[in-house]
Order: sequence, then C-alpha cells, then structure tokens
Amino acid sequence: MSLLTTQGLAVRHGENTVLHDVDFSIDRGEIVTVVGPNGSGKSTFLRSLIGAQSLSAGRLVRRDGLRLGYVPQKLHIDPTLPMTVKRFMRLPVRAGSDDISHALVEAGAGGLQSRQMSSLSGGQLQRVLLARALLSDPDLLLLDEPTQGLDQPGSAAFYRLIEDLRTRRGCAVIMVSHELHVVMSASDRVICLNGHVCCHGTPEVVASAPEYRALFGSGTQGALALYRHEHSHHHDHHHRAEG
Ligand SMILES: Nc1ncnc2c1ncn2[C@@H]1O[C@H](COP(=O)(O)OP(=O)(O)OP(=O)(O)O)[C@@H](O)[C@H]1O
Repeated sequence: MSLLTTQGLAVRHGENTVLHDVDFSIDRGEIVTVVGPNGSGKSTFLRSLIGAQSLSAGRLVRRDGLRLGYVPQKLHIDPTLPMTVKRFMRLPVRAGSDDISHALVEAGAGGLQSRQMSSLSGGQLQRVLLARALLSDPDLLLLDEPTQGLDQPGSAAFYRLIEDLRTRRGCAVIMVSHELHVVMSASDRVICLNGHVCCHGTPEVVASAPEYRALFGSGTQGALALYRHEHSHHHDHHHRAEG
C-alpha cells in the first residue's frame, strides 16, 4: 500500500482555485520532487498533504499511523529572541538530548547545539530544520524548497544528504525545488505542478515533456545529463502495480 494517496485533490483560497484534480501517490523509499512556477501551488500541495490545508474537493488517504516530518519553506523566528539550536529542537516534540544529538549528526549539523539560531548560515539552518523533522522518525519527509538561498554546491550536498537519509532510514521524501538540474539526480520521480499536474515521470521524461518545456524552456537538458548519476541501489516498484 502507498504511504499516501490523493485522488482529485483540490484546494481553493476564496474564489481562487489553487489546485485541482491532483492524483498522486508515494511509496516507501521514493524521492519525489515537485517543480512548478512561482504560485503554482507547490507549498499548498505539501501543506494539504500534512493536513495543514483543507481540501475543497477530492480525497487524501494516509496509511494508518503514518509519521510525517515537515520542513516548511520559511521559519519565523524573532532574531532578537535568544534561542539555541538545542532549545529550538525541543520545541515541537519532547525529545531527549541523545535523540537531539543523533538527529543533528544525521542531518550534518552535529556540533551546532549551543549555537544561536540567528547565527546560523542558510545551509546550517536547513540542516537544523531537517534534524528537527527527523525527531519524529518520519516515514515520509516533506521538504519545501529546502535549499533556498544555498549555492549550487551547497544544494547538491544537501540533496546527497537526503538520498543518504532515504537509503539509511528507508523513508520516502517529497520535496519542492526550483533547481531542477541539481535536484533531479536525487529524484526517482518528478511531478510538475501548475494548478494541476502538468506532467510527471522520471526526471528525464519530465525534462523533455512539452508541458514542462513550455513552462521552463529546454535549457536544463545539458545540465541534467551532467548531474544525473547512476543509482547504486534498486527500488522494488512491483508492488505499485499490484496496489
Ligand atoms: N493563505 C492563502 N490565502 C490566499 N491565497 C493563498 C494563500 N496561500 C497561498 N495562496 C495563493 O495560492 C497560490 C499558490 O501558492 P503556493 O504558495 O502554494 O505556490 P508555490 O508554487 O509554492 O509558489 P512559490 O514557488 O512562489 O513558493 C498563489 O496564488 C498564492 O497567492
């Protein structure tokens, strides 16, 4: 059974239909990247999957007991408020010191515990947010533009970390990204949103789809070939056809 499935998902903000007819599912261990122009409903989609945004139509089915880890696009912390990383990590869930240390190390942020949140670089902050999401031992991680503001090597390193986490924990990942050519190497599937699902499939299929090219142009093909690498592991997708 899929971890999570949507059928005909639709979301409205007032008169504005932001998403409609979104059919989607994700299985254990998959990394799915959501791309789309600004305002195309990517954040709204993630928020609807975690239950923070109500649907105006359609169905969302989550596997019983599914544990989610969500990294929001923006974090609002008053910069004048003193807050160490360790204290921040304790905010959402009652986590022990060992769990916090372990999650920070796993997210590549070991050693930052006593730093002030306001002193972190963009890349360090993203890793702390990821570590916090790991505290709930998620079956599914949802990341909303996790590499915003990072340079290309920083982004590539972050996506490698996500792949490592998936391999080690077997969790599934849904992430929003604008950096298609960088993120695609770490993605099993891509869905291109523009109010609805314009196209979906493997990164190569989406990059060459006319719908995608109409939105983004064709300039990413060469870079895509450059960044795509061979996976050293295999995913068993047979059950999807049966499920
Ligand atoms: N709370 C809200 N109230 C009204 N409209 C909203 C609200 N949240 C989002 N919208 C609108 O819904 C549309 C989709 O927004 P969303 O943030 O999901 O897009 P996005 O694809 O994530 O954009 P970006 O790439 O800029 O982050 C936009 O037109 C936005 O203005």
